[in-house]
Amino acid sequence: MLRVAVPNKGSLSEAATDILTEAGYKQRRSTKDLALTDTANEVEFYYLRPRDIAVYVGEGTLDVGISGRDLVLDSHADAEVIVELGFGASTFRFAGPPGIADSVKDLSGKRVATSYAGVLKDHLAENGVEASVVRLDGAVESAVQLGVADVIADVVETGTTLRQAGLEVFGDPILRSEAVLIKRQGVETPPNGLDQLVRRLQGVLVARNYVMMDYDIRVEAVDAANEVAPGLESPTVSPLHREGWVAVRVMVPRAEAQRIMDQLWDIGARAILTTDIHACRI
Ligand SMILES: Nc1ncnc2c1ncn2[C@@H]1O[C@H](COP(=O)(O)OP(=O)(O)OP(=O)(O)O)[C@@H](O)[C@H]1O
Ligand SMILES: O=P(O)(O)OC[C@H]1O[C@H](OP(=O)(O)OP(=O)(O)O)[C@H](O)[C@@H]1O
Ligand SMILES: [Mg+2]
Repeated sequence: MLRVAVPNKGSLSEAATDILTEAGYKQRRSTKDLALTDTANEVEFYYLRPRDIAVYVGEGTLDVGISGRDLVLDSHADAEVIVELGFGASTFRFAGPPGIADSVKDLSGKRVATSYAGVLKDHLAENGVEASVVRLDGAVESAVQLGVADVIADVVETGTTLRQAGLEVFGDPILRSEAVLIKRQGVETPPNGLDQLVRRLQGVLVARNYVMMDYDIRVEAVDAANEVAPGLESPTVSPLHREGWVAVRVMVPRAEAQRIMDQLWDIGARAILTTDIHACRI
């Protein structure tokens, strides 16, 4: 059976369970459940802290897992990304009292508090900066006010927590993160069921990110329309009863659907419809 690690708590937990449910896998009923076997799909799910998931997968105890790119890098685990899952996006940034620093280069000799000591130490080393790293479990924003650090390096999503602590970001983002499916580095033969899991997750991502667009257009305008909406591979063009007209069916990115409908209209397309995709295999 394929053994899959899923975040049990925190920012990634609900969205990870949602994407697996959408992909047709059984998920736990209670947040207290530690494991669940989906016998129909021959998958065992283990609910673990996402920071630990990188370690379990890196050591080969579990086949694959969902974690954050930042947590995987922080753990220095032997794990590699197979699928970017498009949720749990965040940036990892420096912040401090206004004016304290403009970039990482200004941090020599300073104390930097973080929950991501691995990522921070790597970044300081890459920039040749010697600073002391204060490792905290959470509520890192309070470290400056409470006097244990001069600046912090932490996950920023909306920036609300930083503002409340009177801190401002400075320097370039250290890292951009999102939820990822990981496997152990260098495993040649994929475990049974992994191909299916990956295809299903990719199917959910396409269904989330694309819509199906149908429209009618005069034959001579099809090439121009295909430039506007080329689809993933090639649009389907079917004859219409009305002489000189065809029906076109094509997938377009959900975020661009309205702009594409306007452009298709301008080149003569009519009866333009978009519909959601529920599931797919590309
Ligand atoms: N607002 C956010 N706060 C924290 N982590 C976030 C946020 N948005 C996305 N993430 C991502 O979620 C992962 C951290 O999840 P994790 O469960 O370890 O911490 P958490 O959500 O802060 O939960 P807790 O504080 O209860 O431990 C990282 O990959 C991080 O980039
Ligand atoms: O930019 P924002 O939208 O404010 O989100 C970022 C904050 O959220 C997380 O904290 P969390 O609530 O997980 O508490 P913690 O610091 O104890 O982990 C993270 O560590 C930041 O502090
Ligand atoms: Mg947290």
